[in-house]
Amino acid sequence: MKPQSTVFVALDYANAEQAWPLIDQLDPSQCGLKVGKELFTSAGPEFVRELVRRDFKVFLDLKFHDIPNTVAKAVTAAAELGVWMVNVHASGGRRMLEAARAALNDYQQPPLLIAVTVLTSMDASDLAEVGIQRSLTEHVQHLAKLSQQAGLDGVVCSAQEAAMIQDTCGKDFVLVTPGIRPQGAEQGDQRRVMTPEQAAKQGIQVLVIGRPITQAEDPAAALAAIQASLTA
Ligand SMILES: O=c1ccn([C@@H]2O[C@H](COP(=O)(O)O)[C@@H](O)[C@H]2O)c(=O)[nH]1
Repeated sequence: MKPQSTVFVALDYANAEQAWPLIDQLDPSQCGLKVGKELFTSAGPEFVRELVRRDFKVFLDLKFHDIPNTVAKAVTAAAELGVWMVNVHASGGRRMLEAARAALNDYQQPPLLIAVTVLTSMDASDLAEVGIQRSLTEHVQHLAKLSQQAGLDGVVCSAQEAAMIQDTCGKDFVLVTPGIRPQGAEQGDQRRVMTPEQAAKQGIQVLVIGRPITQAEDPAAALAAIQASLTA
């Protein structure tokens, strides 16, 4: 049985040469690929185009956060690359979110437009330190609602907040959850984590998993084991 959740492998490698050996072992019908700031800065748009040419669903995780005009132009550039999903920071505000949405209006098949709520590396004390007074859960909920009102397709959040956002925004609102850690895996800098099995049971559409796969001795086998655990 194919799980409802799709695993996106976070290709957090220093350069394309380091990323290809894993990519060459992956089947685009079984997983997506996430290209973030490190690899995009090093390998550039041509690397992303090549992944798209190879039929991978690509999540361009550049988390745009800037003035509305600049973000609108950046998501347009992402759409031109043919990526499946692109993201912005919800804390850029309503006008920025609406500008990003409007920029994709003319595309027949626009990428999914997703907003980051609160980074999964942050906990309540981190949020308080940057001056947010409400609780972390309330802040995630507030930013998810704002993103939905602005017409976005979904949000990045922790799997710990999935049920709350599904109640608030409905089950069609796409949830993208990093901070996924198989039982016993190192948490690293992540603070709000959940296992892949628990996350998949909640009907989360996209599970983003990086180091538990990319730093495994056999990354393709680590991915296969995670995939198998989702249908078990
Ligand atoms: O809130 C967020 C938003 C994005 N990320 C990204 O996801 C991966 C997670 O990698 P792991 O190695 O599995 O921790 C990484 O590329 C982050 O930039 C996130 O973790 N949290």
